[in-house]
Amino acid sequence: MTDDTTAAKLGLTDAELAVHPTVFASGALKDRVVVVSGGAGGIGRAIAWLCARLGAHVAVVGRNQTKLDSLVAEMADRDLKASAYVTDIREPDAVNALFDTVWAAHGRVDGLINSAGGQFPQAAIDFSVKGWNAVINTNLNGTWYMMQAAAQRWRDHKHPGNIVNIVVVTTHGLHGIAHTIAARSGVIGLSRAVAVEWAPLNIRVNCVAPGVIETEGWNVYSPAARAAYPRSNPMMRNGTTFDVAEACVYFAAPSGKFVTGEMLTVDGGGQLWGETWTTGKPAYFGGDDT
Ligand SMILES: CCC/C=C/C(=O)SCCNC(=O)CCNC(=O)[C@H](O)C(C)(C)COP(=O)([O-])OP(=O)([O-])OC[C@H]1O[C@@H](n2cnc3c(N)ncnc32)[C@H](O)[C@@H]1OP(=O)([O-])[O-]
Ligand SMILES: NC(=O)C1=CN([C@@H]2O[C@H](COP(=O)(O)OP(=O)(O)OC[C@H]3O[C@@H](n4cnc5c(N)ncnc54)[C@H](OP(=O)(O)O)[C@@H]3O)[C@@H](O)[C@H]2O)C=CC1
Repeated sequence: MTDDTTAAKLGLTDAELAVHPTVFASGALKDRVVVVSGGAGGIGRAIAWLCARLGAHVAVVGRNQTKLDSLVAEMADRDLKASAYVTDIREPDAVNALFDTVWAAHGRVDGLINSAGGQFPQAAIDFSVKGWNAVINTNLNGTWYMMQAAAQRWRDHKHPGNIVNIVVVTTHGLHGIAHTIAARSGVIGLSRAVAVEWAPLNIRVNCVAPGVIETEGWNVYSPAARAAYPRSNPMMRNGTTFDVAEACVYFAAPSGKFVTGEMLTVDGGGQLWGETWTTGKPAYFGGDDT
């Protein structure tokens, strides 16, 4: 649990995201409309910047109007196209209204990148029912409502589409957030299942699993836990939000046109070596619980 309530400034800034070098050609997403949930957060913000820089109109989604508006204004200052939509992804009616509104505004939606999500660190044995439900509702149910609402409109409009779900690494070395491992395992299974069911609709569905990526979302973790995160992978460092954004765009752009039901792990090799203890490493495993 966080032992310091002072929020640290973490991750790349808008000024950095606006000019960060990219391997993608400008125009790679020209005239596409991409919905990015959690678009004013750390990873979602990098995704939004990159998609807009590549020519897309980005519909950024979150619960905080001020945060969304400020991002859209930053992008407009650089002649990039974005609009803000306040929606709680846990509310299916609101999610359906969101997609109707974006379709009405633009006449199309081409991609959905689900970056809204999160959890809090706690020993699983102590989870409350409310805490468990908050994490499952956000990360599994909310992601599903977004996926289904997007897909139903692609089916009805006979329009191709693609979905990228940001998950977490569920296979190795991520401790203290078992509720999210459960929720994201659900998203991964769901994505593989509908990748097949929705192939006849020309809809692709893929996942990106980031490792340790410095963002303000990390403020739920203690400074001591965060300080140890570079030991989660053999590169011995944290990744950046741009690393994740480029992985998402690989799937969302024509580069991913023959890829569906896949998972791209962006963790510096953390599945092979390293461990992340969000609640401190227990003495049992050679740590000091910090
Ligand atoms: C590097 C590591 C890998 C991954 C990194 C990332 O993903 S980082 C980036 C990702 N970003 C983030 O992770 C962003 C930060 N995370 C969040 O905003 C939330 O964890 C959320 C995603 C569940 C939001 O759900 P929400 O809007 O519903 O939030 P709410 O605040 O209203 O809480 C609901 C209930 O949950 C319970 N509960 C909550 N906190 C704690 C706790 N510390 N202790 C114990 N329990 C806790 C509690 O029961 C609470 O109800 P109560 O008892 O207060 O009435
Ligand atoms: N950073 C990391 O190291 C890693 C992150 N991830 C995952 O990547 C995703 C993005 O993480 P990151 O950018 O770091 O986290 P942030 O907390 O910075 O961003 C998450 C965003 O999701 C939005 N959000 C949360 N709940 C809802 C909701 N119910 N409805 C709509 N929007 C919501 C938040 O906006 P608002 O509160 O304004 O609604 C916030 O902007 C998350 O799923 C995270 O768990 C996975 C592995 C590692």
